[in-house]
Amino acid sequence: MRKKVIAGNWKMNKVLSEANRFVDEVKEKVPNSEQVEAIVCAPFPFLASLVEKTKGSKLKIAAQNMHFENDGAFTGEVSPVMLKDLGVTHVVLGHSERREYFAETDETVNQKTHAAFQHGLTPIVCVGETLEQREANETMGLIETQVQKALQGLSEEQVANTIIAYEPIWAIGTGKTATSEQANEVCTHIRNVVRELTSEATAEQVIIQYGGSVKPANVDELLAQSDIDGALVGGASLEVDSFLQLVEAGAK
Ligand SMILES: O=C[C@H](O)COP(=O)(O)O
Repeated sequence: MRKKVIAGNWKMNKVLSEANRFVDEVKEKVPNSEQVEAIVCAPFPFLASLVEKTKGSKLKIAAQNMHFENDGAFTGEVSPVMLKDLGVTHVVLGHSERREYFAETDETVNQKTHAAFQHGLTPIVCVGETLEQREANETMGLIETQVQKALQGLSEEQVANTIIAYEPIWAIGTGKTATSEQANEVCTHIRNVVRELTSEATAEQVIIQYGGSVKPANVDELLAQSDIDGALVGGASLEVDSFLQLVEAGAK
């Protein structure tokens, strides 16, 4: 059985003292279960401190983005080498906010996914459609293209170790969750795309998260779906109690 992966994406929120307090509290309470993995995706300035605080605990620390080059003249950017050196374990790539506001493309997401594996970081690759695309019946084709392009050129083992997050853009931060059936339908499609690209065994192994207004009230139903292996959570990951409730739901 696949484990559940609950990742809290803080986006551009909190200051260092709040981040430290959150992690001090949460790290003691993450269930000691092989069934669930808990990750906090924090802004760059907090990463060193949070990694230090979580050493020896079950809570993992992720970055929310990175450049694909190891180093060089890229003012304002952060490299995979830097993240790995800090002890970060995961990195979110291609979040729809990065695609919309920072010109992230399927090609750069693919370059970053390769760079993550080269440096031993686990990528959490985000895909998802807009409301207009859903209403025009383009969801399945678009998701297929995004997944294929993100995974292009990866080895089968790397694909198996990629976390794919399905986040319908119309459900992010809007309070409009996709129904669990809608979410699962797309997650099943993603697993089928992975199966076509690789093999049955890899498709069965790959972790597929749902993201978009996940909260304690709807997480159980979402996680009960056949192809939803966790959640990428924005708003409800900012408070200790709700984040822990989500992680506990993953351990059930
Ligand atoms: O990365 C997380 C997603 O964008 C979901 O955000 P949300 O839970 O606030 O809707």
